[in-house]
Amino acid sequence: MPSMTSSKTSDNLPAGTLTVTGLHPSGAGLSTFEGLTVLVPGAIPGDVVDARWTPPKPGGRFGLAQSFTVVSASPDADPTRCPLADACGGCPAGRLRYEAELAVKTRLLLEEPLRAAGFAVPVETPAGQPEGARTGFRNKAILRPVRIDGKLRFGMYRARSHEVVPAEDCPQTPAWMAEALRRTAEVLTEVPLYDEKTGEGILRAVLLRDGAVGGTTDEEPGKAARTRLLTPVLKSFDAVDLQTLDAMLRAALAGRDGREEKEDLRVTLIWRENAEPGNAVPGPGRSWSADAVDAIDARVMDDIFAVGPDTFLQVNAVQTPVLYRKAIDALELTGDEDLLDLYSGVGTITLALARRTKGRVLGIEVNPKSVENARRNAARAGLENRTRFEAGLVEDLLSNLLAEEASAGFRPVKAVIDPAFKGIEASVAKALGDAGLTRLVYVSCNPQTFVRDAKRLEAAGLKLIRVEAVDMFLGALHLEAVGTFVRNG
Ligand SMILES: C[S@@+](CC[C@H](N)C(=O)[O-])C[C@H]1O[C@@H](n2cnc3c(N)ncnc32)[C@H](O)[C@@H]1O
Repeated sequence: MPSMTSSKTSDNLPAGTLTVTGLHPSGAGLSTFEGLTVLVPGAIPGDVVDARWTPPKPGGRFGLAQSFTVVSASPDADPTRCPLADACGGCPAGRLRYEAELAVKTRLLLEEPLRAAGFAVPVETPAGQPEGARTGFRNKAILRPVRIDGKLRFGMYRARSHEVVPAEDCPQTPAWMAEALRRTAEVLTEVPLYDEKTGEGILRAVLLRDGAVGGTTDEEPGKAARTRLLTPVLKSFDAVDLQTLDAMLRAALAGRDGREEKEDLRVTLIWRENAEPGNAVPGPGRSWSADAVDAIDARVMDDIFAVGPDTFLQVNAVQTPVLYRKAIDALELTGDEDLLDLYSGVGTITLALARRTKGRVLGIEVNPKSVENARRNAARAGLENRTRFEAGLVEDLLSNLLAEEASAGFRPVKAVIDPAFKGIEASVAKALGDAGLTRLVYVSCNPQTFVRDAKRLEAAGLKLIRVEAVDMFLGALHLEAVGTFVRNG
């Protein structure tokens, strides 16, 4: 249904009734008004809204709704999904029924870009995260401080803004995180909040991790497993009495700070100093922990991984094994191949592969701390003799390492690659084509770079035969793709 009415508002902005028919990759609802595409952030397909919008900027294509009221809500809306959905910008698709969200994401993020690039591979709508496991599944949360009525709270950015809206009770994170944030707010209440614009202030963010979501970690005899991490990020350690704050926060997290009996949340505290501009969390800088720990334990499938505030780890603990199993199944292992795991992080996929082959697995990862942890993890799993982890850029190391390892009899025939958002360099696609692989599985978090890289891999002799999707980010316009490539001919 097209637009129905047209007028100008008192602020002279065009206004009218819009029917939202799709989603833009930014997460905004898409509608058309007299031939003009108008983005309506916060609206979902099927909504009919009264909106006022700013016209396209010179050279731009889209009008942008500045405000809207819902005339009739989408039949695909699920108002029960998240109590924070209207305010918090974390989940632009979080107002949709989950099944509708999956269908929209599959079409928008994978089917259409692949078809537009000339790939004829079918993409199935993923089964999605099982009902009953759609809350408390995220193992990581990053929240920013905000003062509301004089009280310190923690939250997320409102959609398309840097205004922080309280979100301690995000349904996607485990309940202890909300309680830990409340106790942290009480202890840090006097610490001045950092202002991104001026660079003034001290408290920048809090990062939380839970290595036990989706599984349990073994406890070493006589020593409780550390699975919960809280990292307050400060602009400067010297601007506060860090030892005193640390002692107070530990006591609060352990439930030992008042007359009232409280649960011991068993949280490991690692502080981070980050004086850089920008809003990266935890961002660069030194860490400090009173008992000199730098990581917690996280279980992923059969192994335990040391992860710190900076280490990459898939955040959806329920879907990560689903994703990894799809990638492993797509390799069609015979059980004795040498393998590559590129962009290997702390070695989660590497160790899963090493458990399924008698051959050796080579992992390459740029973050030296992750590589150090990967080696630690392999040793803990007894797999250090069949894995090798090298720190550096894949584009710098791959060809030389393959040549070096070939002289030691290492002949990888299959590879998993799981690059970051920016995908792989053209030189890596070429090197993979030249490496004599029979099969390559590309795990991608960014459909745009996946499509670009798929073309490069095809030019290098590896043909895309299948794309599967796994939903790792409920409510977000994001799908993880698992692409299988085989040697042409
Ligand atoms: C999406 S993560 C995947 C990590 C791991 N496979 C997992 O599932 O946890 C991508 C990883 O690639 C690393 N990385 C990014 N660019 C890289 C590059 N050019 N060379 C090597 N590693 C890189 C990042 O540090 C990150 O650990």
